[in-house]
Amino acid sequence: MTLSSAAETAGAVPALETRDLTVRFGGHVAVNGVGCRFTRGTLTAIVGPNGAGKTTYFNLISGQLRATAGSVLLDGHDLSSHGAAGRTRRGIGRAFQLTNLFPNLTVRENIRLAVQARRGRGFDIFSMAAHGRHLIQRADAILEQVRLGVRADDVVATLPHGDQRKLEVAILIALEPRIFMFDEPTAGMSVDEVPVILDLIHGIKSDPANTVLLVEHKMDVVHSLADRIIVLHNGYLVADGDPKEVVASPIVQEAYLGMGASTHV
Ligand SMILES: Nc1ncnc2c1ncn2[C@@H]1O[C@H](COP(=O)(O)OP(=O)(O)OP(=O)(O)O)[C@@H](O)[C@H]1O
Repeated sequence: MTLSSAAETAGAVPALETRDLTVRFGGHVAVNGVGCRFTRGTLTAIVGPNGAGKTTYFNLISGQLRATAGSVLLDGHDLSSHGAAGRTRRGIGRAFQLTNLFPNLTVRENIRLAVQARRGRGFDIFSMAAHGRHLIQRADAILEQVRLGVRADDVVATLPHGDQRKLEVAILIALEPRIFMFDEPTAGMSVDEVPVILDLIHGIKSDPANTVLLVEHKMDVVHSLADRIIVLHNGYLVADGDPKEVVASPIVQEAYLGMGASTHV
């Protein structure tokens, strides 16, 4: 039994669900009727050959793209009427590849802004000083968590690529989402930087309140983190279940081998 079907059997409302999710670009259906339930406390890896629809599926969930048909539900609530900003406020957090960083500010300033964006609303003038201290402490704790303390005062534009990727994770943590979405989080990182990111994602998924979705080509990364794999191919969800079983399944071998990408598996 897959993790998702176990949750269904128990009748639990999944943290996140897509129902018949579909998007067309002209005559091309990039994501085609994808139904999937994501359970709290689990990490699901989304894999598939190039052009399978993985990033498009992410864009539909996070609201960067509007679906042609189908829906996305967060804790059972339909998000169709909410765009990307509204979904972020409701707890869908996505690590963007360098696009949500302020390059001319320091690492610490970037994290403080994210903490402020999440926690800074609604405080009154009398509690401002204490609240401000609290925000700074929270930002400093995240700095240490992502091991960027030594870079705190560096301007983001001057950071090596790997540290910028860590900062993206820091900003995601600061936004305190319930759904964490990572799209190839170790892309472009050197071999010695990868374990830090994997540790961070592992820490995030260890919190039973969190639900993690990971798009990843590197199967060693997938195997080290995933509780479950779903496979997209030509926009369809073609396999779903335990990582070892899914990778060994004929349909997955065919999907990859058919695209000449056997080395991924
Ligand atoms: N905005 C768009 N307009 C037209 N076609 C698009 C658009 N976005 C994606 N596509 C097409 O949809 C299909 C799925 O693309 P997508 O980027 O989601 O694949 P992917 O699985 O993430 O691939 P990769 O692993 O290479 O990143 C591709 O054929 C792509 O060309």
